[in-house]
Amino acid sequence: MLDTAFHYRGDTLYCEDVPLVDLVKEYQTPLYVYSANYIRNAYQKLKESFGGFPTKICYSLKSNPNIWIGKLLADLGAGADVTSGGELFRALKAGFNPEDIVFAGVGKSSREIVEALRSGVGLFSIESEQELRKISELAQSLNRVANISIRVNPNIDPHTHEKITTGLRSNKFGVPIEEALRVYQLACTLPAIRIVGIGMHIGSQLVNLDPVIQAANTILDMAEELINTGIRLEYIDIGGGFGIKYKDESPEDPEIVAKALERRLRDLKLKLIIEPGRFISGPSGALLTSVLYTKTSGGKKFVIVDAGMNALIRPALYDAYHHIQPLVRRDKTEIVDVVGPICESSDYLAKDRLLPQVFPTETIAILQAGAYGFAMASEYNSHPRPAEILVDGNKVRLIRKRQTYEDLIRLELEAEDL
Ligand SMILES: Cc1ncc(COP(=O)(O)O)c(C=O)c1O
Ligand SMILES: N[C@@H](CCCC[NH3+])C(=O)O
Repeated sequence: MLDTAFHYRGDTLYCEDVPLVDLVKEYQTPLYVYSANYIRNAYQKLKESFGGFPTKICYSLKSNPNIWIGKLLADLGAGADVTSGGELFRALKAGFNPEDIVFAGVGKSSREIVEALRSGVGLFSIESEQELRKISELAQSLNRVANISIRVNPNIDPHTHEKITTGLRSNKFGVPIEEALRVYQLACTLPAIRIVGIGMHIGSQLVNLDPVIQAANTILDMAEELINTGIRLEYIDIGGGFGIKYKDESPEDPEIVAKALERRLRDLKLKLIIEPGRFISGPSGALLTSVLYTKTSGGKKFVIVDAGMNALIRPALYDAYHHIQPLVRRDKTEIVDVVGPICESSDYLAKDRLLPQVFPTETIAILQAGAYGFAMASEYNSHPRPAEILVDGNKVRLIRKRQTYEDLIRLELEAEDL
């Protein structure tokens, strides 16, 4: 069974206490729907799992950057992991404490670095020597001090999809482990830089957490070496990556990471930072999309719906599986491809899938779509982006309006006015 915020009551699919058919009547489709209580519970679960020693949970905004989801987590005391000036802007609007914001990312621009310094972010996660030098220069010119940790690339295979693996030497991320000591020594000599930690993030959707534990231990070895050379460290940031169940995976419980690292963290007097995204937001959300037409071709049956790779790109990009359920349960099934309206053959949501039979005007829910769903949506083929709804018990809140055609061309018209 999927761990999801969406369940049938009788024959009707609900999010918490709200029947999804009611939301479709009021807000139309395509529509993203999220459960506030799923998000709260997932956050609390991590808090309990990592409760044995000081841990900052920095929610990874890239998985779902809606400011109201951010606010929900900021109100619970979470920090944030951001990867751009835009995400930093969102995190501050959502109410995250700047000191609890980690600014990560392999390509921070000077403008973004200045914005982060001015807003007082707690930690810059450094990914290259040149970036370190740039941050030092900019911090000095602003008369600020940048707290930094170096993201070390441990060259450990996290055994996930190759497109979301980040901890191998061949990936663009982090400073290679062989060079990390030298870059730390350099950091000690640079003005306006305060070393406070060491970090890693080896990949996303990790269902087996052994590689995380192995990589964290490698980074802890390095931390020990740094401490022995007189460099003071406060934090180890092990990144995000905790996997969720989409189909038939059995993701390991993040608690095993906490248990595995507890003793060494205590011995080294280090605080932990984790940056979970998908684990918190993924199962909280579904994409609701309505059937426009059905047709057969080449022996296949196609169900054509009003959302495609523009609204949810994961199947097109990673061949990702998302479970699909109709809003009203039906017994009769058939094998179909669920495809969107976009002019690309890779525009699909499910392929050769045994699904309950559906007909035009009926709506289906694409589950586990709360992470990297809306976040990666586009206006391709000039389809306005979907609206977003947050359900909390029986309360419903529109947290992002549906884009309009006017929204699609607004910046083009304004450009002409200049
Ligand atoms: C540096 C960093 N931290 C955290 C995350 C969040 O990852 P996930 O959503 O898999 O927890 C990512 C994305 O993979 C990342 O690049
Ligand atoms: N966007 C990816 C994950 C990449 C995580 C960001 N580093 C996904 O949908 O699974």
